[in-house]
Amino acid sequence: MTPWLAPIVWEGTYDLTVIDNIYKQQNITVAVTVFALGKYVRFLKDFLESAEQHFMVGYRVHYYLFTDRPDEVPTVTLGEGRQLTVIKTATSNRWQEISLRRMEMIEKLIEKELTDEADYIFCLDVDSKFYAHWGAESLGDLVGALHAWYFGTSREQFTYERRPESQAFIPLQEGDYYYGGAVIGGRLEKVHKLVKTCRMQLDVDRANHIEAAWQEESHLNKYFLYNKPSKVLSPEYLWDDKKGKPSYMKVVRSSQVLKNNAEVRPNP
Ligand SMILES: CC(=O)N[C@H]1[C@@H](OP(=O)(O)OP(=O)(O)OC[C@H]2O[C@@H](n3ccc(=O)[nH]c3=O)[C@H](O)[C@@H]2O)O[C@H](CO)[C@H](O)[C@@H]1O
Ligand SMILES: [Mn+2]
Repeated sequence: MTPWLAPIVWEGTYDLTVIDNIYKQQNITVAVTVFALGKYVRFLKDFLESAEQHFMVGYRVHYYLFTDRPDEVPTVTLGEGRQLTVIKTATSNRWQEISLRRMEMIEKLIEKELTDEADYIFCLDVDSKFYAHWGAESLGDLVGALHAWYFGTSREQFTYERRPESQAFIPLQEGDYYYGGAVIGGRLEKVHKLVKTCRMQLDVDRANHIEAAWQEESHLNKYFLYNKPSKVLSPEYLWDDKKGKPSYMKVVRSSQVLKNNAEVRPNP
């Protein structure tokens, strides 16, 4: 549990049969946003194939894939009740810009297309792969995931934005956890409020010619400080293979794939 009594989801802390009984009755649809701009299209095949094996299996899932290279989207056979919509999107010559622009794109997608289409949404990084069950135990009103690298480190070490000039500023003595930007989830309206707020804060920073240390991830951490997630996913959901496998990790559900940043990103 967090100090505000939100569950932290680890293997062994939940009964999947009970949880599935709750959500199956509600006949829910889960939207997934994933961005593959420029060379990041190469991550799509593994992302989609592994998601089909492990992510929300047995539920209706609708992937919304933003890309500037629709011709390079691999054909992946989707399970029953699962579909994929490709949204052609302009790219940018800065990876930081690509990453942070996701907030406004998700904001617009929710407003324009999702209102009557989905109940829950997960916004995920494409350079990740699923290795084990990720199911309805991850659902909640507002869901964040603990970043593999900052799990268990002290708050002063968190890479929050530390300049007061930025809207993402968090002082040294504040902060609960360091959340990863690669996993944002929850009920549609809660995530809409999150992405809209972060987008507005990003706009203010832009007008002030300041970019937070970790772009939208910094703004996400600021948002979660004042709008606590109702459920927190353990690093099982946001692992990094570079970290090996410590004993507290009984299962790796999703992990960041190794990538050569210099080779895949449009800029250093
Ligand atoms: C594990 C984790 O929490 N990762 C976060 C971290 O670095 P990462 O190193 O994970 O960032 P990244 O390079 O994966 O970029 C984030 C995402 O933007 C998309 N993309 C990026 C570049 C590009 O050329 N094409 C493209 O499609 C793609 O969906 C990618 O997954 O910090 C970023 C912001 O600085 C984001 O918050 C990431 O979610
Ligand atoms: Mn990533």
